[in-house]
Amino acid sequence: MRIKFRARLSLLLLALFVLVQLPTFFAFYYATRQSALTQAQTRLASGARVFADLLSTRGAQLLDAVQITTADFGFKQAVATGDTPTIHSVLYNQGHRISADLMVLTDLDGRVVAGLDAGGRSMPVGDWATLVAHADAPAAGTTMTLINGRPYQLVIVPVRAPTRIAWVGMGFALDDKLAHSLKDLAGVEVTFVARDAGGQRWLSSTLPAPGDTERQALFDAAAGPGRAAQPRMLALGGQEYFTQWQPLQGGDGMLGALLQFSRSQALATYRSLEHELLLIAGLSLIASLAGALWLSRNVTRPVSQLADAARRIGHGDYLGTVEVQHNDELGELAHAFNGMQRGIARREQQIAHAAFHDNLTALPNRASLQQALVDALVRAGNAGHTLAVLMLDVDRFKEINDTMGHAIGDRVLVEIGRRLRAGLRDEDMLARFGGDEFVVLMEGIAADELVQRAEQLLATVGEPILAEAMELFLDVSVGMALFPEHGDTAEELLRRADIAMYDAKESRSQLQLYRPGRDAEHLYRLSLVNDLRRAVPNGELLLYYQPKMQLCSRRVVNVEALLRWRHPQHGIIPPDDFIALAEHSGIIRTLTDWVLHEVIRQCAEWSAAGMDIGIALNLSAMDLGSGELPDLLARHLAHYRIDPSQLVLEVTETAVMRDALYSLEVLNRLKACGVMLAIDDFGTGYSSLSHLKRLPVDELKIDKSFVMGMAEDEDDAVIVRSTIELAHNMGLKVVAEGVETEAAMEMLRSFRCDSAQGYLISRPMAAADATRWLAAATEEFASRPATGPAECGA
Ligand SMILES: Nc1nc2c(ncn2[C@@H]2O[C@@H]3COP(=O)(O)O[C@H]4[C@@H](O)[C@H](n5cnc6c(=O)[nH]c(N)nc65)O[C@@H]4COP(=O)(O)O[C@H]3[C@H]2O)c(=O)[nH]1
Repeated sequence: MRIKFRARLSLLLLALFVLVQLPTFFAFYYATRQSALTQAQTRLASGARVFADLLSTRGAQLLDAVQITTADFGFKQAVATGDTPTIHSVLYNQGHRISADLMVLTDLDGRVVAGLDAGGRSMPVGDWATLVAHADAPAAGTTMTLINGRPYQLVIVPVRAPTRIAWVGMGFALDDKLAHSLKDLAGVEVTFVARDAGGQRWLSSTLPAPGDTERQALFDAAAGPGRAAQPRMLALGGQEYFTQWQPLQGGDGMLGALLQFSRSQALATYRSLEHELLLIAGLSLIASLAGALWLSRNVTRPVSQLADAARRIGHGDYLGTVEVQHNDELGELAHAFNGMQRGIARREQQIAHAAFHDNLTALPNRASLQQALVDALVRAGNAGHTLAVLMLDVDRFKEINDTMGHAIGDRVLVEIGRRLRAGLRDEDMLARFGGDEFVVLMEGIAADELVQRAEQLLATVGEPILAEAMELFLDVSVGMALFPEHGDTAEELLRRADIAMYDAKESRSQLQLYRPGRDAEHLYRLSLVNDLRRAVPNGELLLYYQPKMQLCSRRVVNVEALLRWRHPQHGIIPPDDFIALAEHSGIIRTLTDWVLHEVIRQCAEWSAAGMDIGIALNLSAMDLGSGELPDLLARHLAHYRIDPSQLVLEVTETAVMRDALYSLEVLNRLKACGVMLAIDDFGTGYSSLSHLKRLPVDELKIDKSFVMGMAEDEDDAVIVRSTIELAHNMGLKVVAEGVETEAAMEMLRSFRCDSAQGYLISRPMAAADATRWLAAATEEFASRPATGPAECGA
């Protein structure tokens, strides 16, 4: 491809050069040729003039000689007396003086008396009557005529004594000799051509011995059409001649001269010029070819270098540089190319680093770890040593993020990463797997040493972390899987370490080695998510109701609605097993809509049955992130026409804190519908009572973890008591959940808690059971001696 481009460029340059040079060359060539030919024609024309002058001179010579002869007294007497020897002598002497070829004496009627040739010998000259008659004409002078079929230039003058007694004529033959002398003077070929009245032809020429073909061509040229016109080209014996016809006589016969100038002779002077021109053109062509090659090489070499460099960069080699010594655009391009190469190398390094490292902690990331695990498995397989994968997840990290903000969350993650790294051996690998998950790879470690090291890591991370002047105590759950016992692929080991980590969280053991057979449980959870999507349309959800007792009056005027899922295969599933899944998969909004509608419908049903029962329902953090909930609530309330204050919406403090501002806005809009708001699971999150001051809540539910242990644990009792007091001070009602014993109930009463909820009063019941239970409880309450409003109001 590269060669092709260079060849194309060379050819193009060459073609351009030839295109420019060729017309110049041809114009010059044509002009010189034309000039040569014009010169040839000029020569021909001047030759014709010289030819005419020469004939005229010779005519004058003849006239002079004839006049001398006719004036000679002796001659006249000899003519008058018929003295033939004297006549012959005088004619010969005068003719010989001017080298005449013919001397003739005739009587007055043109009968020949004496006819001599150049040697003075008598010769037959035919009948001169016509010639003499013409000579008698007033303008008579030189005449051209054929005598015995041969052309002559003649002068005929009368002999007077004193009257005419005879005619004397002298002539020059138009022969080879004359032709050659004319050629010498005029510089053109001369051919005399003649044909008498009888059709006999004669030809005399300076051309080198013309053959029959050439002779015929010459006769044709003399006799052919347009012979008197401009010179024309005649091919003779492989040569070309400019040919011009010069007529010498009109009349019946034909006599004239063909004047010719050889074309090759005309061009001969230019031949060397032509050769020089061709030489120059040839040299220019070679020079331009060399120039084109040099130029195209000069242009394509840097381009080729750049193409090579591009290929090299394409293969990931960024080491070389493009060396183009040009101070022009190509040099600039090479410079830019080198810059681009450095930029690509730098960015590739950054991308490679970013692709395999976590931005926040700068630890290797998931991709990096997976690759390292694959490599480590090969090493472990070959060396026959063990390999441990530890999956670490920070417990309730989401709450830190939600309540304290992402900046603090990030700092906590960085600190955890730093501590973990510090607690590991150099050869161990630590990666951030995503979110609050970290993974550790340990090669060649025994199971007991592994546990010991994992516990050390837990202890390191468990040290308090200072954030915003608060000490955060973090727990980490660790799941561990070993090669080869728990798997021999990276994917399997990671999945099993993850399963173990979930088990650790659930069992709150913090540390858990993978237990064979746990995969099924994991898969079960995943399949639940799929099934959950169909739970609402399939009518698989139902609500259980758990009574809340007003402690002062011992009456049950409220229940809490608790969701249950009747799974077609697995039976009743408690909310703890699917609410988190619903939240993670985004199905929770559908569930909440269903619960809200069902609770309001149930409330309206009880109300219609004369049972004035308030119902509490649970909202998730994600519900507070939706601005549609207040509108939905308002629509249902309007539709079922229940008293909004009969409805209590329970939200956890963690849910409120996730996006405090937006949650507050949604809570205010919910509150504006007239419903009651309660904070659920109070005491388990990071917020404090002071945070609650800003919320439009009416009630606070103390988490059952404090209430259940209250009778035995002094600390829990203190927490419950102080929470109740502080909540009352803030004008909030307090509900304690998880009341399982009379002792607890008594304590709560003594703490002046407002309401209690727990198994002691009743377990959550299906709607029908709850209706019956509530009816019975109302009856029982009616039969008891009334407790005064003062007791409840105090
Ligand atoms: N050990 C013990 N437990 C008691 C006692 N009294 C009540 N409980 C249990 O404590 C939970 C109280 O509900 P929660 O704190 O709102 O905690 C609820 C609530 O956070 C969530 N949940 C239940 N229904 C819904 C719902 O419709 N929507 C949402 N978002 N969450 C729900 O599921 C959690 C668990 O609900 P449940 O399994 O029904 O468990 C209920 C109830 O059965 C007792 O004396 N001892």
